Amino acid sequence: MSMLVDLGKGIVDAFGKLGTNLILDDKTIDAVIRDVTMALLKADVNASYVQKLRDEVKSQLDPKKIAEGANKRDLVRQAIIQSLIKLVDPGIPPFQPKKGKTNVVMFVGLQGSGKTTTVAKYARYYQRKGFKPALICADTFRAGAFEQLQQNATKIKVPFWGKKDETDPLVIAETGVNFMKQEKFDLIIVDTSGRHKQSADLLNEMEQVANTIKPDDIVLVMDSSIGQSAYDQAAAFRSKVKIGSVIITKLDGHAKGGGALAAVAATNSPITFLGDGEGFDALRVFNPSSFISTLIGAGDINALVDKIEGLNITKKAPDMITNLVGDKFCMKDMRSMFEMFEDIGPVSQMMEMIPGGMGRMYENLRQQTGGGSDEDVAGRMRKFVTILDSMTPKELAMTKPLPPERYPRLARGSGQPLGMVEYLMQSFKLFAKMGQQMKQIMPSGLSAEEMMKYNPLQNKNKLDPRQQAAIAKMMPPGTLQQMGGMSGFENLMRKMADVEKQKGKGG
Ligand SMILES: Nc1nc2c(ncn2[C@@H]2O[C@H](COP(=O)(O)OP(=O)(O)OP(=O)(O)O)[C@@H](O)[C@H]2O)c(=O)[nH]1
Repeated sequence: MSMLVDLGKGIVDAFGKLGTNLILDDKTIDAVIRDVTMALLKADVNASYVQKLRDEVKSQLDPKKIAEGANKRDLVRQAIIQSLIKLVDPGIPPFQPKKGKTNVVMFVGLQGSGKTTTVAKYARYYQRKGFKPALICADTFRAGAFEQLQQNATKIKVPFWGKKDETDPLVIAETGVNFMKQEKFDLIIVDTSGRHKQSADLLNEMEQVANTIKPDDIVLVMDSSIGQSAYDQAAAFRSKVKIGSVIITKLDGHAKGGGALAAVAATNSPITFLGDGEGFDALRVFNPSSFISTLIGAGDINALVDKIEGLNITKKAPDMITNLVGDKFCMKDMRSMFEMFEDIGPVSQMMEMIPGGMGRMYENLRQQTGGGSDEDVAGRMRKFVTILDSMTPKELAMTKPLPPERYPRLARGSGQPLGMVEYLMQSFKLFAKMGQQMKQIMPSGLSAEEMMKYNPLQNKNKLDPRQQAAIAKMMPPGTLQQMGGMSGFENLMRKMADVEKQKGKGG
């Protein structure tokens, strides 16, 4: 879903504006809604639709409706996410072919939308589910359409009907459907002509075919790259026949894609599948809420990768990472680490960027180092830095916690309670331990720069057992389980690797 990454990122950036202040004022909320709106418009989502979304979010955030003490920040996020889901979900259950019954499904769409390819994908999908599909080529307009469908049908081993010399699509559709019914095929799929533009001819022909074969479902196939005009095109099809489902194709391309999503609004029919490749298996079941969460998740990962790159850690603290992994982590490195945390920004914002279980891992880490609100965590880090600043150069170079007899002096020198000094030493041990586990995950001999960029799943698909063991040790108890086990963790790493690869390509 490469093309929608920008949209996801735009939304995540907008969420970032929600900030962490205790008070969330209307001006901030307006700015966030405006940014989400801009991101949608940039992705070619129809303007009237964006306006609707905006009104809806605002009405959900009506102060009269908000319970006292509710977390407004969460409410804003939730309201926006719910409205995005609504954008792609008309709330109508899609047609599902039923086994043991004859199901006739007619495919319509513009020429080049990917209709013929999608017909084959669809047949294969249901063939795998135990249906007996058959294909009918009622496209009498495009030269070569017959051969193309025939080739596809042969490849996926699905019976095929068509007549090369017959010019009347009504005749083909009718005889074809009747023949396949007699032969007891339970999923009869009819491919109809696509035309260059929305022509009255095409639409009339389509209407006649539909009236003749009376399909159980009419599927509109739309190319994701058609942008703003998607809405009008879908509406034109809808004005002639009852579109029951929409399939959006070529989501693997570089188009903005948001326009095609608005087809839902124009036809008031659910999107059932997404096509994301030329192969016959490149068809994915569409689910509105998981689509939106993936969209935002992809944006999150992108933002996270950006953020880490922007930190410039290897320039600011060239030895910190190499020392951490190389048994040489010292007090001074710990100070650099706190500075890095400060650059990263509030803990909760960082957590929101890390999808799913990874956010929980960060939360656990926060609990381990004392927990509390963003302000608590930031305040504690500032105190740690004050203590570190009262150390002598010799102490700063130490790679072990300082001996307890020095604690009172550090407490006095920094104006912090003794407990805080003890706490700092505990945290130091935790960091040093983490470094040892990181060492198990990475190959040896990497430069700091390479370590920062290192993703164990950049060039392979699975972690090796040693890496798995190290990650299991590094995670607080229970966390890995929450992330969906090792495979959940691998999944996240793979997504990050994808984002990095794409960035490498410059797009
Ligand atoms: N990358 C990518 N290409 C696709 C996808 N779906 C279809 N295509 C390609 O798009 C091109 C056009 O697809 P067709 O299936 O021939 O288009 P059509 O809409 O049936 O065209 P007509 O029969 O003229 O109406 C072909 O090269 C397909 O391989 C997809 O999801 N991703």
